[in-house]
Amino acid sequence: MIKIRGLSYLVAQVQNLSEWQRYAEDVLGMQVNPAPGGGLYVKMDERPFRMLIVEGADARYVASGWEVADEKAYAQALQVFADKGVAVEQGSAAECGQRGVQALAVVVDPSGNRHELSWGHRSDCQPFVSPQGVPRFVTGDMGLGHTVLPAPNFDATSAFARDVLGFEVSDVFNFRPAPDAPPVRIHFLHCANARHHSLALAEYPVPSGCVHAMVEVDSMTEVGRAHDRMQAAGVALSATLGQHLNDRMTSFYMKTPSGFDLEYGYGGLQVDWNEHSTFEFTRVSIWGHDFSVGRQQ
Ligand SMILES: Cc1ccc(O)c(O)c1CC[C@@H]1C(=O)CC[C@]2(C)C(=O)CC[C@@H]12
Ligand SMILES: [Fe+2]
Repeated sequence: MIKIRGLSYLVAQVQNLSEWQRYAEDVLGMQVNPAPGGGLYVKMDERPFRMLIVEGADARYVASGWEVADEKAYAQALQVFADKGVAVEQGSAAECGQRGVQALAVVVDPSGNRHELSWGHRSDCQPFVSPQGVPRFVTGDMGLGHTVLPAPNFDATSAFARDVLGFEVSDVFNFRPAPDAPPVRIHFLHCANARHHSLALAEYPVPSGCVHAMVEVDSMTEVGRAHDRMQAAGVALSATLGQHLNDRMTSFYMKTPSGFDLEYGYGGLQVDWNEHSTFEFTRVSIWGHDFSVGRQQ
């Protein structure tokens, strides 16, 4: 069984890197440095980067980077891929260097999402110093946050996430886009950490390759300050402030330069999985989170 420790990094693409530089520094309050081999490192904790932004022909999400504990866990993961007949592409030396990992295995799920499994992240443990005075993002053992990926081929993709990658279901939501429309499934999945979900799968296609990624700060004040910076920078709001029912996160959603959304939140549940029972929840949020503001644009 593969035991993923957390969402280590994400890779996104944009036509013009300066857009992401401005967005990361001015809106997210993160640090930006040149990445080895090209692109930008977006830094939000003591690691050199948690988002790798590369230049390319179109704006889109490229990959989710998952980490396992060590070389042994990595070898076990390769064995699982081999046993299950999953095609694996080994990351090149250049790719490993750019991501700062010892080894990289790339697999593609049945909905076409690219997952990069690695061990041994490289770090000089330079402290995070936010250009906007954000004291801290909640990362560490819980990874950078969560990512929600399109899964139009839902059953096969969910099976891949659980039976190959080793995720477990936290809870499930049957979303009704309209009162009389058929529900689409959104399943929330956790790995070997306390974050309520590191991955969610949504049963519909998304052109940018990602529904949203989420980062978490450690105070409500910082969510409000980020909301102010979003407005000042003219970044589009995708959903108003609200609090989710399942993980209790208070957050808002906005566009990124790569075409997917970013959820900026505070106060997500940390779960003891020995005490948890999977459930179906029936409302997106306890309060707020008007997603119609995003669809109007
Ligand atoms: C329902 C929910 C619980 C916890 C989360 O962290 C979270 O992001 C969500 C929302 C999931 C979902 C989305 O991201 C795309 C737009 C969706 C489909 C909606 O319009 C409502 C639910 C939203
Ligand atoms: Fe989310």
